[in-house]
Amino acid sequence: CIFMALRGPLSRILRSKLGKCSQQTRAESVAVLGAPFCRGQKRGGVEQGPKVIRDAGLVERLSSLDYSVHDFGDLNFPPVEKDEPYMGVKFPRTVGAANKMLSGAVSRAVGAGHRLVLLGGDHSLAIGSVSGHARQCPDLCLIWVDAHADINTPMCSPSGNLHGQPVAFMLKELQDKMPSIPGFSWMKPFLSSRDLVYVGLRDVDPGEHLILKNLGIQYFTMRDIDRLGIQRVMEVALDHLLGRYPSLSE
Ligand SMILES: NC(=[NH2+])NCCC[C@H](N)C(=O)O
Repeated sequence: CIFMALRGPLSRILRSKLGKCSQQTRAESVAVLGAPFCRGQKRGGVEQGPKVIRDAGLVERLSSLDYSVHDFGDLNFPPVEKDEPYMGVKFPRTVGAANKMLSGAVSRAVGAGHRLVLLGGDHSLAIGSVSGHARQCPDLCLIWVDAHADINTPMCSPSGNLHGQPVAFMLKELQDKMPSIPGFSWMKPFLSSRDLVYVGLRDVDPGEHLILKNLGIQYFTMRDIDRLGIQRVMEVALDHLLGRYPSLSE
């Protein structure tokens, strides 16, 4: 998902789309937040992401691009005892509690005026990172750049892994398909299907495909990118999202 200010050709596209409102596309202040977490899927390793990415020089690189960088360190997720699967969903309480904490931390950082760079961690963390933004930005829209749609509901998930389900928790239109999962009572859906565009899909499950079609969600596959080019894809994606608000799309 893209939360950072867009740079280069993409930022030019965005600027031309936004016209007068574009003065703010450059983030002044970037918050870096680590979420060392892997329980959204079955393998260990991704919890080392924040350390590895920092060691590779992220903060220095961002600073050299003239951002003022505030590193908020890593969240510390307390272990959850006895976290049995629920309706096939694995580690529900652990993932729910981590995302609740993350959502609060993201909301505070965004509310303090920072542009957030979240270092994961597996993709179940999108529940907390996107919901934290939504708490501060009621008109939030989401460009999900990924091979996976990650929109399985617990009922149609082939794996039970929550990293394949975060978008299903966000969408208002899927609310009646979502059972109450332990650990997620804090989470209310906040996004409409028209607020979402996928870019780069390559590996979509049958249940996910049905959801994309039924809800009319805008998406671009890797083949679309090969065919149209990423510039055109981003233009259409942004047109779609900005078209939600006619006053901005002129
Ligand atoms: N963020 C990811 N790596 N997602 C992979 C999801 C794989 C598969 N669609 C599932 O639901 O389990």
